[in-house]
Amino acid sequence: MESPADSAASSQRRDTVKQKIQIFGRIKPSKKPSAKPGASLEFVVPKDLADGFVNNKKECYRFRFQKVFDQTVKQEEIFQNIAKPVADSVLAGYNGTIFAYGQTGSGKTFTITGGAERYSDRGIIPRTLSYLFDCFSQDSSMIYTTNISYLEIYNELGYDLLDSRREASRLEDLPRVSIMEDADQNIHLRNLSLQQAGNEEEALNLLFLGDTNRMIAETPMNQASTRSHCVFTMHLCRREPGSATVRRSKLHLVDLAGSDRVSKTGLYGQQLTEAKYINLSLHYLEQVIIALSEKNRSHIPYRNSMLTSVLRDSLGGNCMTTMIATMAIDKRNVDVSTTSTGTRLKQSAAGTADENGIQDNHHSAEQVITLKETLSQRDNEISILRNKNKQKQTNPGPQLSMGQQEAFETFMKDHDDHLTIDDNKNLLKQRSRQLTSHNVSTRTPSSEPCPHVCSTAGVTGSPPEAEEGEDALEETLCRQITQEKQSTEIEHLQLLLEKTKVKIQRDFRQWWSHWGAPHVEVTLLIIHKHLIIDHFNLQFSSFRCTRLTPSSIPLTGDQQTDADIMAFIRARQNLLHRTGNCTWSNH
Ligand SMILES: Nc1ncnc2c1ncn2[C@@H]1O[C@H](COP(=O)(O)OP(=O)(O)OP(=O)(O)O)[C@@H](O)[C@H]1O
Repeated sequence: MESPADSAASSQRRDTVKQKIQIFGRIKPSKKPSAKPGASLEFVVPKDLADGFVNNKKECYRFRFQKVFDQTVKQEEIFQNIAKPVADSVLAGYNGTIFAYGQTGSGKTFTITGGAERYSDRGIIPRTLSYLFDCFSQDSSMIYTTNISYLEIYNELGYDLLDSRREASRLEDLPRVSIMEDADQNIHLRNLSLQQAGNEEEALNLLFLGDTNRMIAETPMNQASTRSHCVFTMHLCRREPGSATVRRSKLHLVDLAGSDRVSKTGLYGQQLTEAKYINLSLHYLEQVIIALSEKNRSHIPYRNSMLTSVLRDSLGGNCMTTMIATMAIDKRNVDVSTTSTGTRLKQSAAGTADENGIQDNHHSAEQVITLKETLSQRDNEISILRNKNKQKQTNPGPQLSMGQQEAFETFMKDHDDHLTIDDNKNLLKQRSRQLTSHNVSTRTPSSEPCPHVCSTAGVTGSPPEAEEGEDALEETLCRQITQEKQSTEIEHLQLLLEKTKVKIQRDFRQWWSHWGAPHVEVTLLIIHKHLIIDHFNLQFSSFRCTRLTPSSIPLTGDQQTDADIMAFIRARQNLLHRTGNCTWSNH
């Protein structure tokens, strides 16, 4: 007999299978007046005189979308309209994919991951995680397990962004992911780690770990890692208590590389190679979606690119596939190709599909897996991990020369007081306390601040006396929540500093080869999102770094205003940290 959960799932399933590919447009805010929201978008691209006297270029382009979100749209609205329906279908047991497609700088990362300035700028990934974990906690009839993987594809090579066992300072340091196909044509991604997330916080930590790796392991030519596709995947398993049957579904959230046209960008060398790989893989993605929409099409060209191979079981068919075409509308940036790709996909999905949506790709339906199969999969995973370990032992990673290693170790040892993680942790704890008191005291309704809240030791202070009543209890709860959030922040910062250390090592080596000379005084700034988070004056009197002049560290100094510090913490709370940069400079 069908349980209520199953009947809800199957009714959702009936709705889901009728789904066609959804194509939405999103316009990035600009100084120009906002376009009106609707289902179509019209571009007028004036003929450029520089193109010559005879110019037959089209001037007016009109494109149709499911819906176009104008410049004023909020992230929450994007989540509700675009991501929530896909998340619901994943809960019902279907695979789903959301990808952001658009020119460099048009807002793909902002849409998928979010912006770093405000908490409300959280993008689709953090909001979807929050929504799904809420749903799990409300459904006591099922046991849910969530695993997360985060893959970066650069020039057709895959890299695992969630490997925390080694410190990556270059893309090549990350484990290389390769595709394997079994006899049943199922795709397996070798070396891509699946990390279990027991709750929203753990899942966000994984997102943060991946984003940090993404930023630190820069692509050879780019600072901002914008030239690769990033696929964040949630693998859901659900099972009734006591049952051996596990139901699996996946949600891919994909931040595609910028769709800039090679001819327009005037690139050469490595950048040209990157651009060609990007354009080719986007072209293959489009081809797969169009092929899926054609009735009686026997061959779908998944194998042409790594991206389509990875998304193979989550595109079209019973899967819910949604594309967001992001657009920056100013003359310089008008990207007719983004909109025309969107329209082409929409037409092919809508025009030729039958009422069941585009052709079933035979991988999309809910997968039911027995415990036995799960165990054999685990065996495979274990043997892959064993191989990985073996490889790791035989490949200890890049080495410093003996002199450089010695200099670096002395430097780290001498300055441990300032550079150790624990120290920074204490530093941050101290700041957190101050901030907590600042935060909570500014929102205390009564003019008399609560002694527990405003005390600098308040974060870990004792509970309020009974007579302080409900207000005090509420304040204590607020404080506890803030404290929990801040401990997460501290862990994030620890991770960031760990990564930064590796970067320091690399930069130190480079710097030393250029500037290493007797009696040099240098300043080391550790900069994170344009904020100086650490700051040292170092003096070298020989090859070794023999003297350190500790300087004021802005976070503990009183030069910074509360607003600065708040901005600093808020930037972290967003969980979208970009890498810490180290700057070495001569005095
Ligand atoms: N809707 C928006 N509202 C506010 N700021 C935005 C919006 N979209 C993008 N931005 C800002 O524009 C800048 C570029 O956006 P983003 O990095 O998301 O572009 P992108 O398309 O991912 O670029 P790339 O291809 O280089 O990765 C960022 O500073 C981002 O915060």
